[in-house]
Amino acid sequence: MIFYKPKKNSSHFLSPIIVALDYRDKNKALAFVDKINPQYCQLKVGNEMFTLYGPEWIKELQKRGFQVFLDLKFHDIPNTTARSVASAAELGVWMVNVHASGGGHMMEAAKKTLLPYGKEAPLLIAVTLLTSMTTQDLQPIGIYGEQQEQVTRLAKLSQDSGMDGVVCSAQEAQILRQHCGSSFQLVTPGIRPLNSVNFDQSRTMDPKEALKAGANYLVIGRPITGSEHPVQSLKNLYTLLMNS
Ligand SMILES: O=c1ccn([C@@H]2O[C@H](COP(=O)(O)O)[C@@H](O)[C@H]2O)c(=O)[nH]1
Repeated sequence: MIFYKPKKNSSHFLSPIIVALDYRDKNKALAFVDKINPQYCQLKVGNEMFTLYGPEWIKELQKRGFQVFLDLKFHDIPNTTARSVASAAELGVWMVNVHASGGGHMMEAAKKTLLPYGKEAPLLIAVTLLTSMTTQDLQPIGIYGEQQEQVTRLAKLSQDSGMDGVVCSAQEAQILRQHCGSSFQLVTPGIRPLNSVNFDQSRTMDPKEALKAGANYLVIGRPITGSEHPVQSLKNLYTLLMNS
């Protein structure tokens, strides 16, 4: 299996797995985190846990040696977004994101605010089209065209605006590799191993197929955290990917 090499903080190998830590109960999250090793995955903190537990939660995970993806999907005027991204950088997170639909000026401002952090800056990633959405969801929000066109358009805008990569579905990884090259980071939620439930995800892909298609990182939540044996599910997935 060819892994697209992580771009930043990558003097050592990083697992391609990012576990979405979407727990309401911090102790339940810790019960999982304390049984795994940063070798297996990075951890993603989203709106739910950050709203409940704030920056202290990030520190608790970092203290345990994990790289943290702060998935707050900033989407605001350029000044506010830039200041939010700088606040994320102050937390020492590994990856942070904004919505590409906030536009070029917003993304450029976010990029600029990270310049003083140099090599310590988090990877700055833009969300193209949420993996829960399909072409049918686009027309009601005034976008006429196919999902893949929209994702490609926003990915190119993100790259031109200085983003390190995008959040997209693994279904778009192959086409984005053609448009954006090999060093652009593709972070792909909607990962569904065989026989797992889609829940609210629409644009899904199997983990091995996702890496083959060109994804750098596989974001996976409920198929691991909601499984009967989350730690074993993570280890099985890691082993599967490493031995492919
Ligand atoms: O387009 C997007 C952007 C972010 N997400 C987040 O990824 C995880 C996926 O969790 P699953 O349980 O594996 O569905 C979740 O935290 C989302 O907020 C996404 O799914 N799609």
